[in-house]
Amino acid sequence: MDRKKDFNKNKNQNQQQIMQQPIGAMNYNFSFDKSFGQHILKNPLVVQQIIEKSGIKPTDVVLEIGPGTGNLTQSLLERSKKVIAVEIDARMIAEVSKRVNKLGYQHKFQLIQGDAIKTQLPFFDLCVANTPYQISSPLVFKLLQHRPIFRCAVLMFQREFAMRLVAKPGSDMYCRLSVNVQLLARVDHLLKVSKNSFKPPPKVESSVVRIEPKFPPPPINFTEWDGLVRLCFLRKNKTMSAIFRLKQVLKMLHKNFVTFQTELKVGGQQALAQQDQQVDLTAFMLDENQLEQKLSKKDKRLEKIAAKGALKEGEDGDDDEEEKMEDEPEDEAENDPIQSIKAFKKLVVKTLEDNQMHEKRACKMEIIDFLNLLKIFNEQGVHFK
Ligand SMILES: C[S@@+](CC[C@H](N)C(=O)[O-])C[C@H]1O[C@@H](n2cnc3c(N)ncnc32)[C@H](O)[C@@H]1O
Repeated sequence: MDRKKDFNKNKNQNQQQIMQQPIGAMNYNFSFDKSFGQHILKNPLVVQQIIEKSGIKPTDVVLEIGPGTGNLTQSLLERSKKVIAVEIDARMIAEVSKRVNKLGYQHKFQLIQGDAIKTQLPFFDLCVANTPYQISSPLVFKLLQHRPIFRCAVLMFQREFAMRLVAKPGSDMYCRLSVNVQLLARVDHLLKVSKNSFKPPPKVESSVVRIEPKFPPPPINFTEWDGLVRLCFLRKNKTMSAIFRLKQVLKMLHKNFVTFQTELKVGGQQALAQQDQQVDLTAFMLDENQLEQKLSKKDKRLEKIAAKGALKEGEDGDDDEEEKMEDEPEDEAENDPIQSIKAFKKLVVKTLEDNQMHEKRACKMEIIDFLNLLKIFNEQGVHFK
């Protein structure tokens, strides 16, 4: 009994000592590695605010990505049932383990050494982290892909990334990332954090956001969704009419259309229905560099169309040049969108016009507009992957 009392007394003293220490004053006999985004949170007020905004319950299992030296970990351990932390750097692993042991919290702390993106994540209720910024995008989609769905994530990101996450239609920051994340989650900006709250200070400002996954997740085929959204954002200020009249776009969609019709004929409907059930956000997870490496030739052609300014700013895209198709159809195929790309173009344009989507622009489209666009095209057999 006395031993237990002594243990608790020591534990409380240790906790108080660590709490009273200004975080930035702690000295470590190693230098922080910028390639791992090691900017530790030295401002205890920011730690406190993150904890408050996280709404941690004593029954919660909390996932922390990149505990570093444990500044956030300590507060997470004080309020939750368990903390599972994923850390890539062995030096940080040693540091945070030492700290947790000193505090006497080792019984509710699990440390996974490795790259959070490559690690299979266990069950968690909440994810709270001052994230390494170089993995922001893949991390968000990895979390959103995780099953069972977690309650909420409170994460620190580079300010610009955070603003893109929460951007609404009409804002300059509204982009493919905003649409893909907001399809799957409610995202709110919580807190601006200055560079000086970190050691060493990063070059950019930071923000904390809350991500609450939608439950149940929308029942759509994410590969199809991603294909459509990529096209719409080739030039986000252009009309759908302009984008879907592009020769290269039409050629690609026509090829998909023909493949789809063939698959239907050979009983592929079942396979396509099954595909709809899958949750595969791999394409969303790629950041811009990885994307460049993974883009198929076809995708690269699309990127080139955008880069070359096939749709230059100010152009409405109804220009005859773009509408002209190289392959003039045979007479008998004129009305058959399988045989004739010209007939296929008519189908695409009619689908847009009949549903009043032709004048919409990605920069101002709500999630519901993208969902509607996908639905009306899919109903006509027009597919994006
Ligand atoms: C911004 S620091 C945050 C440290 C600590 N949480 C804090 O707030 O003081 C990011 C941490 O993530 C770790 N890290 C970087 N890349 C990682 C990855 N791919 N997987 C897991 N941890 C990573 C770094 O080593 C570092 O400890």
